[in-house]
Amino acid sequence: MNDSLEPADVPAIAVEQLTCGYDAAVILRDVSFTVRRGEIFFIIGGSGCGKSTLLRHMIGLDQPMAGTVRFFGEPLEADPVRRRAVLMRFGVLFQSSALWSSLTLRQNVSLPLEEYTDLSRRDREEIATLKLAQVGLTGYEDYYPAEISGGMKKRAGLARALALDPEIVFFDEPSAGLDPITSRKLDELTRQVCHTLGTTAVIVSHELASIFALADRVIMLDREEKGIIAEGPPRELAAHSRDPRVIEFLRRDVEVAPTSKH
Ligand SMILES: Nc1ncnc2c1ncn2[C@@H]1O[C@H](COP(=O)(O)OP(=O)(O)OP(=O)(O)O)[C@@H](O)[C@H]1O
Repeated sequence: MNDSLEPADVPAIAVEQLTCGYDAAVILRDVSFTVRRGEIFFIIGGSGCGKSTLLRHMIGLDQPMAGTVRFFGEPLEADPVRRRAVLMRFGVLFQSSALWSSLTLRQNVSLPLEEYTDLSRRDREEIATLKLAQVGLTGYEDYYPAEISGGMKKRAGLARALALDPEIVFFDEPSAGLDPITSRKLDELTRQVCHTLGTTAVIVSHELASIFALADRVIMLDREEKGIIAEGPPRELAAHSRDPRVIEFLRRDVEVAPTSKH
């Protein structure tokens, strides 16, 4: 209802002085950053630095110890009706794809439509079929997750994340468990879908190939620092950062050519 009133420069996501963790253990302290509309934004960093923790707090699965997460200017912890309206604007793809094994792909993709819309069953199934086509799974609508490959499961998970035409999609380690070729295909599909639909994407990953292929900008987290140690386009960081932790991470096993070399 308010969509048309949102100024274009309100970021898709604003994380403001977020402190989060588990019980008394602080994992991230006083973290702030914004994600612009339409960008592909990566949260990167070594194992255990808090990438998944940050993602879980961003999507409201866990409550922060302090700070606020805003979507299009609207804080997530608003009243239930407003919260639902905000949640409808994003889709999530978890590491495991989280498909229901007892449901066909079409039924899996229909689920968010059943939960969040009043569409008839026929319309839901039609949309699900379209979403599956968008990720190259035409012909597999009536298959069960156990009958398809890991890469296809990820694509089905992507179709489900896109079911409600979300403005933001969140991915937690999308290429986990995939071979490099399948992983590259998933990257290409993600980029194509996000750019075509103008979707903002927030992706947790430590896969260098995906980071360099997809990310407009990244934030890099550090376990000891309990926060962000670098922010920017990954090639720029790889080429110009003076922080040994950033250099070590981003130049791990690839030679990164600077984007502009004279
Ligand atoms: N549910 C939990 N309860 C307590 N501690 C947790 C929980 N989940 C994660 N942690 C701790 O929080 C820290 C950050 O974990 P997190 O999974 O967010 O890191 P990550 O950067 O996503 O790591 P990885 O790349 O290995 O998946 C770790 O020390 C982890 O042990």
